[in-house]
Amino acid sequence: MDRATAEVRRGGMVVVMDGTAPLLVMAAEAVTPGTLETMTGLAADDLRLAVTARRARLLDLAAEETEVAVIGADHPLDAATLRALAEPGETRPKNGFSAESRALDTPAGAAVQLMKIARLLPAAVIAPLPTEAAADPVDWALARDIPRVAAADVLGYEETAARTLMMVGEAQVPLEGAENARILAFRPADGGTEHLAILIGEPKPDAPVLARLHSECFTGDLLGSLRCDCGDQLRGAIEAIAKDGAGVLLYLAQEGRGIGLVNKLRAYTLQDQGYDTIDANRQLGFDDDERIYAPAAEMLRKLGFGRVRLMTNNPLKVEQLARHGVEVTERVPHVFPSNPHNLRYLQAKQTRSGHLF
Ligand SMILES: Nc1nc2c(ncn2[C@@H]2O[C@H](COP(=O)(O)OP(=O)(O)OP(=O)(O)O)[C@@H](O)[C@H]2O)c(=O)[nH]1
Ligand SMILES: [Zn+2]
Repeated sequence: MDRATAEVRRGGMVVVMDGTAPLLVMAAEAVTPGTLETMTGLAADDLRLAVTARRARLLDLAAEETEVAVIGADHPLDAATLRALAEPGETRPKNGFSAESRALDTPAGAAVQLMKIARLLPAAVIAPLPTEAAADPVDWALARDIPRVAAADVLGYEETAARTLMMVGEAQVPLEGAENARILAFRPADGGTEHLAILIGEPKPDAPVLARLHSECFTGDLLGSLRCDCGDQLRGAIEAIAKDGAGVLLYLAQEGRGIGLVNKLRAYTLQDQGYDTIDANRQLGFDDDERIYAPAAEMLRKLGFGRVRLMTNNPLKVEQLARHGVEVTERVPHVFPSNPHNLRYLQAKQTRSGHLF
């Protein structure tokens, strides 16, 4: 998985296997005329573009019940066209395009999911392997130094990474407002992205623990961006936990509600054009919220905290923690004053995502 995500991020090809119809896959946002030519030379058929149902609907190319749409054209798809289909802007292509539906658990579905895991736009250029590769696709790909990945491994990646989280390092780090603090780092077995737990005081596992799940926000947490409320929520949570005596803050590597920093910047540009935070995600082809809470639940379990008093305004966090086996005995509101730059964002959270303010 690690090699496959690195390869698509740098514009290279990978083979997504599923035992029947393996696919050659490239990231739509990284294609160049040169890489398209290479892929066309290898592929058994025309190149097509796999996108999420959300993106396909904006392009007027989604059938009912689509999970993943595979877009083809009656002319070769060049780099500029592929990028235009993947990126917001010029929606609704002219004539000559059509789409077929695929289920999520197909190589095309896995190709789109691979892009999300690589924190790229969720659009993948795909093509069938040549007939000569059918007998032994692994050997064929090996001979060309193309990384291979199983569709099932891509689709199960996030859950697997969460299940295999291990504490790999820890240290005492006195924080402003919470001098008795320890940072514990958790790493998945495949060496992927690490999440952190910040233990404040000495929380007792036998009583419900005051807990905050904080999704990483480079702009808000580090730069003090006024577009969101993350900086206030982060520092506010540390102070509130210290004041209460003890608790835990999980700092989760889920920047931009799981779409990554680069896609969040793209979403901000769309918001400057008038979309709200939810519609901006959808324009990019993402769901409203791409986070999963399996890593958070696993970390809490490993720390021995089966019951929490959760500091959040987001009912989804409460529901998802419970679904992953952590009992939320109480929701503790975590609201901070708005400013002129984040007012619309906070209103959208309330009216569209059901945040409780
Ligand atoms: N995609 C996207 N992400 C954003 C935007 N603004 C902030 N974020 C991200 O949203 C996340 C906010 O996370 P949290 O504060 O943990 O969660 P929440 O859903 O707001 O719920 P609370 O627990 O009530 O704060 C961070 O990862 C931010 O980077 C935006 O406009 N678009
Ligand atoms: Zn933020």
